[in-house]
Amino acid sequence: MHPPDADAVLVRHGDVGIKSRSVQTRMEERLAEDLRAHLDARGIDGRVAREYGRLVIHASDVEAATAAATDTFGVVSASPARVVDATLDAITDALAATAREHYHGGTFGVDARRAGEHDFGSHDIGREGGQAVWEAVEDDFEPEVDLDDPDLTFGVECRDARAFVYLEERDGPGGMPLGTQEPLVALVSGGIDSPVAAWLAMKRGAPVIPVYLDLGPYGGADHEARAIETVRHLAKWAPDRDLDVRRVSAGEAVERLDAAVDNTRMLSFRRFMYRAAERVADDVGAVGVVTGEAIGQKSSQTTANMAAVAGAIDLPVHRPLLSWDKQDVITKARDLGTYRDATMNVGCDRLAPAQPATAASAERVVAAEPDDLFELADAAADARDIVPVDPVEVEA
Ligand SMILES: Nc1ncnc2c1ncn2[C@@H]1O[C@H](COP(=O)(O)OP(=O)(O)OP(=O)(O)O)[C@@H](O)[C@H]1O
Repeated sequence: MHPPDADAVLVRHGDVGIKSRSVQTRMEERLAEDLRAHLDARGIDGRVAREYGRLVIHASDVEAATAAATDTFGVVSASPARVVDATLDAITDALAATAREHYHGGTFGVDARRAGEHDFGSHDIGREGGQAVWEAVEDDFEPEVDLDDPDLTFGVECRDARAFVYLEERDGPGGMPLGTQEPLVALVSGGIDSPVAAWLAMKRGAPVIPVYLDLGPYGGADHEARAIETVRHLAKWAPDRDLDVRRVSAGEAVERLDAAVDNTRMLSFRRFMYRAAERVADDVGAVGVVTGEAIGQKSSQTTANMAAVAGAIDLPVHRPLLSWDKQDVITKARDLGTYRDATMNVGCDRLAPAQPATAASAERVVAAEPDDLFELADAAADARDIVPVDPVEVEA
């Protein structure tokens, strides 16, 4: 829903606003670039400008441009809006026209904000704007004002020489503009958690380079296909980024671990995985590794076992889902479109020993594993190939 003759999208950010002025400017420029990339990827004609202390997209298809904005990291909300001169006459005219088109009875309110030099205040906008709405519809309806919880809210944001009139504030993902952090390698399996973890890292501004470990006979085509499919959904959020999957063959390592290591096998596999990820990270200039691990989710993810594999690599391992409950991860995965039937017994589950250790020590893990585990990981990482990933189509 938008005012007649809407020609812009008012974009609001959140955490960027608490930075110092110079950092904020740099991040807003980044956000503007990201918005342009989303518009381009969807073939939307629009011009992104930093003006009047806000980011504004000037576009004729404001619905499509708003949808692009609310899929952009760093955006807290976006409103398809009509831009008018910052005068009470222009604002009330736009409100009256909007009311004639969109008010169909019920309660209404005018929510006005103002920044800059004007000879009126936000209260004046509220009062005169409310009056204009009332007069525009009173012949056909019995309008009622409710400022606390109206059925229809007329938003006005008056900033310096321009005012934006709108009806909706649509939620974006929040977070920070993508590219305001150094990149991370994301270990993405065919499971539920890792795509959500990767998305959360992206949401905080870190581009990710997806790494998938092909587990050979322990994985299978369906496992890999699922991993690639989830990355296609992530790619939608990062249109100007390389999200091609770096595929590392781990079949040989997995077979050797299966044959040689008993109840600390999964922990040695973790160490192998981290090491391979670190090797890729060093190559692509990433500064950390993201996983979908959460405390207690599996025996390999007890706090004790996380301690046992800590220090396996020099780079930090980021676990955005550390404290999340499974149901919350599933809800988020459904939201992102990355949720798939996870009842399939694939991947690491096939490698797990019957009695996995739940509180191993680092020494015990290292003592039980092949001496050349890290050389194997390095060689596998160096021999990786690339699976090209096309972003999923965005629904119009
Ligand atoms: N085959 C793999 N390729 C890449 N990363 C993997 C792979 N298997 C596991 N991981 C990483 O290790 C984390 C924990 O492993 P776990 O065994 O819990 O994964 P999963 O249950 O198969 O998948 P998910 O955690 O995505 O639901 C994953 O979240 C992922 O980051």
